[in-house]
Amino acid sequence: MTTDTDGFVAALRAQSRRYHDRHPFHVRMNAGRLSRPQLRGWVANRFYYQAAIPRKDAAILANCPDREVRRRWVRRVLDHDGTAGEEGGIEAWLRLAEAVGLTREEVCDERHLVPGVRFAVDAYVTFARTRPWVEGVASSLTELFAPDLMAERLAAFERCYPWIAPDGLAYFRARLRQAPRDSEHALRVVTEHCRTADEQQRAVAALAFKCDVLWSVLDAIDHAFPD
Ligand SMILES: O=C(O)c1cc(C(=O)O)c2c(n1)C(=O)C(=O)c1cc(C(=O)O)[nH]c1-2
Repeated sequence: MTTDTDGFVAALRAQSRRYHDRHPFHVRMNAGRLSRPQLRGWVANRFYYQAAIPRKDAAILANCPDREVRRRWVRRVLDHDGTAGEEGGIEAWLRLAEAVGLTREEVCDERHLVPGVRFAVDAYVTFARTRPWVEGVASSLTELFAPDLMAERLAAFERCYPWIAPDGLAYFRARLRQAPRDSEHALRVVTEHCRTADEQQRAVAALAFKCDVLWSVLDAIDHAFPD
């Protein structure tokens, strides 16, 4: 039994060492060294992740018996799927796709999707479906690390890839606001529900698993779109 919340939070934050901001593909992206076909390949493949996120969050909702958590968590589904008058993240990602020169059709029909990305993303959805709901929440905590990467990416895109229309970057601007808000809530839920050493270890393992998902996505993209 442990109530060492500070140590637990530190162990979660330490997983930032495995975050995909350090992946060579992201390093080259933010240094302005990706070609147009490589950026298009990344956008088309990441669409599969974006489209899976609300299904992943709906799986967590379905497994969660806590009404308060569900009330807050359902917002994530709507942030991506949109509502009347609010386009949502999936639509914003499709606009990014158009801004880099892809058609909606070629993104939605998955013709550019590489097998490794499909496997990694499907593994994330399956994790949320099959593991205890708190582990699903813990696996979303990569978003603790996302805002720095997102801010760096926005600056890099504006500086290094001026051929991408600024309107196409609206997705990242929205995430700068949503990710800190969402991860703060997820961290509160995880620290409230994971009290024993075993529960805390499983939450850290869930976050490590998610870092591996994101890393595998980039490995597969990197391999499929070489220099
Ligand atoms: O581009 C990125 O680097 C990045 C990373 C992550 C992440 O860290 O999981 C997410 C996103 N983007 C993102 O756009 C997003 O909507 C999102 C949802 C989640 C999640 O696990 O619930 N992660 C992320």
